[in-house]
Amino acid sequence: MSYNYLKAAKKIVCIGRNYAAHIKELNSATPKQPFFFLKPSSSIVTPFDIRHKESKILPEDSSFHGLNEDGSNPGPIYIPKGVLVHHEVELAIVMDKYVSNAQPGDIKANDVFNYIKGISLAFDLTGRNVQFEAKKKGLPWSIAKGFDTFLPISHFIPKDQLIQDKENLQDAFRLVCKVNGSVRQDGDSSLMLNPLHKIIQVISTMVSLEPGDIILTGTPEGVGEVKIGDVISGELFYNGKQVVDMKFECKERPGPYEYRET
Ligand SMILES: O=C([O-])CC(=O)C(=O)O
Ligand SMILES: [Mg+2]
Repeated sequence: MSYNYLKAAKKIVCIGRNYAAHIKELNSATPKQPFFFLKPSSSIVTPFDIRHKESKILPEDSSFHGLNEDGSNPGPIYIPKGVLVHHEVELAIVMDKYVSNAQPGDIKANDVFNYIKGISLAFDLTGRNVQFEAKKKGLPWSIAKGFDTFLPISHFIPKDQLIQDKENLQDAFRLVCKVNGSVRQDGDSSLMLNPLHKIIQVISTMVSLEPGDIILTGTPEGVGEVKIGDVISGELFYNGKQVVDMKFECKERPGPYEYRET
């Protein structure tokens, strides 16, 4: 189980509103063009895995102290005081190629395999009340999406493990999120409104993609709250076979922050 890939991510680009049923459940509008936002690499947290017991655990003050030498950053999810934290389980793709200004049609669906190093599973944790206020007032989403530990992410799955379906990666994945053992989200990557090849092409027309960059591809329906004391798990299936099963505990974020209206 390797987390080394996380050290190479110069940016983490997240697509919003990429599944119709999720757009509906939040009463959002379907974007006319794909839109995205960024998450800071300091929001990365990795599952606590006994195979990584040599690694340091996130310090109790919850600020980010950098990734371990092996790329991991095992620890709990920290819920900031007064923040309604929603889980959003998402397929993450990891870029292998530099891509800039790709034209529509330059990247075909069956090219995706050639553009990526591999994949992983992530949660795009969201302070929904913080985001709601930002949407209403036209403020950025950076805080809502970027608190420390708001990017729980799995080990890396290199693309040589995806060879069986390399012509059609789009339909090969199923994502599941459970909270305290109950299924909250269960969606197929085939339901994305903007498919993987279009996501790469469109982002590259505005922001150049570099090897190692991570793209989160949007969440299927079923988002909901995670609270202090909850255990959240994310599972990823490739052609029906489980390739990720990760768990995180939720704790209160220590420190002075408490959500207040801007
Ligand atoms: O916060 C949102 O609803 C937008 C988003 O990240 C997603 O659709 O995955
Ligand atoms: Mg999301």
